[in-house]
Amino acid sequence: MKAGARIAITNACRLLTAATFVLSGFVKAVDPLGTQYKINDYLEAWHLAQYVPDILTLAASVAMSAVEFGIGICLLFAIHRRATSRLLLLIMAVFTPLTLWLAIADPISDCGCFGDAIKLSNWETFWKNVVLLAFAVVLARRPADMIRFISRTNQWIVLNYSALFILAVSGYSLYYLPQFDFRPYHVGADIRKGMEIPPGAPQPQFETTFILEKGGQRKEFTLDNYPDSTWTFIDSKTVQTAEGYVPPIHDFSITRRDNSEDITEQVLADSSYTMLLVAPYLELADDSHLDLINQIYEYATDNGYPFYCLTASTDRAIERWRDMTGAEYPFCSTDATTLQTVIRSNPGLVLIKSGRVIRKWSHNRLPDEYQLTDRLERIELGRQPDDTTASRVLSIITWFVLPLLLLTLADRLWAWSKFVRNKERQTKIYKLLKRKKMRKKIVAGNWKMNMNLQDGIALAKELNETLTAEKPNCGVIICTPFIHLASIAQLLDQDVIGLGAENCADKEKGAYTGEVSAEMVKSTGAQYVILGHSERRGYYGETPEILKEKVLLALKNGLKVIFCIGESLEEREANKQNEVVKAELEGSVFNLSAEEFKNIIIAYEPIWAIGTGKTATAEQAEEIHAYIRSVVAEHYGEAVADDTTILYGGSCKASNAPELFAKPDIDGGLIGGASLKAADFKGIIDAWKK
Ligand SMILES: O=C[C@H](O)COP(=O)(O)O
Repeated sequence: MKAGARIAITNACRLLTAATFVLSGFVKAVDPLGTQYKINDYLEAWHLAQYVPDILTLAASVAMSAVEFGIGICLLFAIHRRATSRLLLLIMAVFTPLTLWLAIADPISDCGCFGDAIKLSNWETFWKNVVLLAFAVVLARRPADMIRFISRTNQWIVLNYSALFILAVSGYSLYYLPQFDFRPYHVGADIRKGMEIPPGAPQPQFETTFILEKGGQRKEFTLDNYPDSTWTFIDSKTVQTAEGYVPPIHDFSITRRDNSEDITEQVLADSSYTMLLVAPYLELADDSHLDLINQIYEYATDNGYPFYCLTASTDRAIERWRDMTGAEYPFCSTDATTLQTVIRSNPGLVLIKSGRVIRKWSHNRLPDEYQLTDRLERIELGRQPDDTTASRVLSIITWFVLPLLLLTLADRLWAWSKFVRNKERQTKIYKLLKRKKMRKKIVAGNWKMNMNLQDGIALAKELNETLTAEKPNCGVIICTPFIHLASIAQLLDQDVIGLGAENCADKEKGAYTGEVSAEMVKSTGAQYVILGHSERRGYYGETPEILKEKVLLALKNGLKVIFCIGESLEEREANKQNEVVKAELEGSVFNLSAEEFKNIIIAYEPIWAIGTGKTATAEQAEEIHAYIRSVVAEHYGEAVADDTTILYGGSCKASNAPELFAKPDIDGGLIGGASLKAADFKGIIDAWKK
């Protein structure tokens, strides 16, 4: 299968599963008590109900909705893709066989996976789970194909916000009432209509079988083939062959406890208001608002509104309630499950008029004297509340969907700009590295005033042997005192190791006692000369003008120049390093033509790092190398700048060379102390192999 199709299928599975889990988690969170009742149904089916306390089943209900919602959100945003898909597979692997058992054994009629919002039969639930299991297998096989809607750094915001949201939904529903009421007793519902069986609705079908006997032989008959009177009737069996239409409300009845009168019709037909205090089990009812309940009863009596307490409690429990609360209102019997369906609060108050549910209040939000200021006909409480389902959906969108949507948009924008920035950076680095690849890389040693002739020759020999045996990945130069040059030139393989002097005179020839001219250097067999070293500038007063002359003479005599520049510590501290190096270049080499300049190798050596053990960091060095190259580019153009080798010098060692040389504008090093031992010098040369 093509990658595109595979990714599309994985993401379709992921989004469908996410939608299912978000919906099932949300509808459960909206009605934690309903989910708890369903858990109790399961426990009863398994004969375990008496072992599990209510608080545990309630906690399980809240946890279950949060986990389902969380998995849905994780799938939706592709958060922790591997872990989420594995957890999903585990859940589906457990629940699919469980729902198969439910479908076959049928211990309860509705599994409750979507609360009261969507009712599925047990077989429908099983097939739904088979599909989800198949999706879970797809996701677990290819979790990385799920496209992220949020970057990893911001996933925690989505997770925590979603967790807070879903727990807040559960908390609100428990404390007050479910924000969305999917039951047949919702506000606005006409109870009598809910009880109606529409004309033509299917009736339940029964079949009766008769067992009769004749001459010692027993046989079964139906009404269709009922035999003559010679047969003797023995027994009959009646079985239901088809279910009839069951109205949404089929077990609502109100029977007075005092006289056993069924007042259902009377209550539902009353065109005025009736207040129903609903308390499925008075022994379990919350008793923190008893005074308020009595006040509401007084209000009802004063205004002529019937007030009943509907309960499934025993007479004893009713008596206890009366004693405890001083209740004077009449008590009526109604089925406990029905009462739990009417309102998710024990006790809760329901206001009905002409059989229609006008309002519902949990015991935590009962109306008080400040609200019940007049007859219900004249105050807002007597009308259905204005907040519609649409307005409640809107508030969910405002508080949950919108913030996450904005976060996702901001995150995607940020990720996109980061991607673009990275791409630009990578392109820049790639270009720099490509250019660097084409430049000559050099490691040059500057022996300074070290080594007598014999030691110098020995070192040069050792280096020559080592580097001819194992070819270096860069150009290698050793710059020695004048006295070594001629001898070393003889023994070096100059295809592998170049030879250079550390200085030359600023005069061509003549009566300059003690000086060595560029021509003399060249005549030894050397090809390079170091000029402008900070030690020459500092100790021997070499000015830019003198250096300019030396450079010209060196080039004239066919020598390549390693031209040193670099700032002092004070200049670095004053942030003048760029100014200093630019002035040094302008003062001594920028007078050259572009063609001549090709024979210049620049060595940047911060004076504060020379022989001090203090190296410039790779970043510091790269920054100024890039600047030097830009200055060369300004003067000679990009092409010349790209070809100019710029070395770093100053406490460069085998340990820091790889990091320095990895920078795009650092093309090697000019090495002092570490060039005096073959192994140390080789260690730096080998940095180009890393
Ligand atoms: O020419 C070489 C530089 O002065 C660096 O010397 P160094 O490596 O001993 O710090």
